[in-house]
Amino acid sequence: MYACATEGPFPAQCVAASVESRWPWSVVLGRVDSRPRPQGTATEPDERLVIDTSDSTGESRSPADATVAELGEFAVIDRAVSGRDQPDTTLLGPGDDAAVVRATDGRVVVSSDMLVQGRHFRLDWSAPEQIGRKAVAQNGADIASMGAWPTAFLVSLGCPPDTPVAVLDALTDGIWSEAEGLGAGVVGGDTVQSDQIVLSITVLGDLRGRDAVLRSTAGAGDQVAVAGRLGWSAAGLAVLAAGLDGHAEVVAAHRVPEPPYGSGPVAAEAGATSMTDVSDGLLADLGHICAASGVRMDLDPAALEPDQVLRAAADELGDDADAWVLTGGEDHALAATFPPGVELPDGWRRIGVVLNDTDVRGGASAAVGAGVLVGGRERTGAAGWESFGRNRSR
Ligand SMILES: Nc1ncnc2c1ncn2[C@@H]1O[C@H](COP(=O)(O)OP(=O)(O)OP(=O)(O)O)[C@@H](O)[C@H]1O
Ligand SMILES: Cc1ncc(C[n+]2csc(CCOP(=O)(O)O)c2C)c(N)n1
Ligand SMILES: [Mg+2]
Repeated sequence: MYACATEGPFPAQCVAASVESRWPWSVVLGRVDSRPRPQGTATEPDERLVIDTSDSTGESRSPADATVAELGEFAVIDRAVSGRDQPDTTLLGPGDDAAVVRATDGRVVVSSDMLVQGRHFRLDWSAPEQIGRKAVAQNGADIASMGAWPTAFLVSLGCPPDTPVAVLDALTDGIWSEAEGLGAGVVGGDTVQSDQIVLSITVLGDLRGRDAVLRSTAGAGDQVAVAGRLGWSAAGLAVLAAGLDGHAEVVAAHRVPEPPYGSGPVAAEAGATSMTDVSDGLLADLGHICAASGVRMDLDPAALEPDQVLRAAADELGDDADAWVLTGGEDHALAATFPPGVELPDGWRRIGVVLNDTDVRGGASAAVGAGVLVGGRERTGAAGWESFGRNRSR
């Protein structure tokens, strides 16, 4: 299905063979009618969309072989939303000016995160389907880290006009399949032209009657624990950046993180006192908890030993597996604090303790990662990823 072009904006595995060449044929949009359907649940692909994709020889081509500009905004949107299932919480899905989503407990958890081509993904490193999954996963992890379940996603997409429709189809498939795996709907979004692919996702979540678990409520003496993988995404990124073959597990982890979504609500139920997801790096993200809660933590190096998979990649690259565990972002593991003496729920492992300090200076002005000690010591160097480069580790 995918051809390996080496140049142009859609290289390698991302370009459908049929869109590799220029267009010898014309795509003529006949009648495009994307009126909203009375709906909320499944819709069928729009049969009213008539596309004449025959070339001069009369040979017929699929719309998937066109570019976004050739198909047009509304046909592109129609391809992204038609024929998809919605969960019961979606009362009105895509098609109107806004969606309507059921919020049973009277509150909605809401968050958003974006992926920018070149900055967060490369089309020669990840297939569009993987990028779609990753965008949904990182948003779903933010909801899990509040102790909630994702219910609905809104997908705002910017892309260049020459983006192959096949790329958007695959991106859409990734988005919908990750959302579906969470029992959540894709209920709307926006599609605009931009110089590169930008994917901004907003997620809604349901606390199911529980209080949200905040960053600001860790207490002295609490246990520090994590659920999920640490350092795998950073290792995968390093493997891709070095152009190394092999190490498929970490490369896969970089392309599509697997946040332990269910561990968020489970932690909330077990009485977690604070929680966050690890997007920028363990030290950086625990540092946000320290700053918000006005506490310091001490992590146990023995509990943060890189596993064999990381060691193998680090050995071959001459890289630092400890740094991947401590400062590597994008695994979207969950990190939380639990009261002393509470038995950690399944999936959680203890990695340290909140110190019994008093008078700890926190707040937004604290340096990233400040307050997080490893083996009793402040670690030097970057604590994780920062969007505008300060303290950036890679
Ligand atoms: N431009 C903005 N306007 C309003 N609030 C913002 C803006 N950017 C970020 N925030 C808010 O600031 C807080 C921290 O944002 P940040 O993006 O660091 O967290 P995150 O999404 O959990 O991490 P990451 O983006 O690394 O996954 C969040 O509450 C977020 O909603
Ligand atoms: C091509 C490419 N280069 C570098 C990275 C690494 N990276 C980008 S953003 C981020 C953390 C979260 O950032 P944000 O706060 O912007 O969400 C990390 C670790 C990548 N994924 N792809
Ligand atoms: Mg964010």
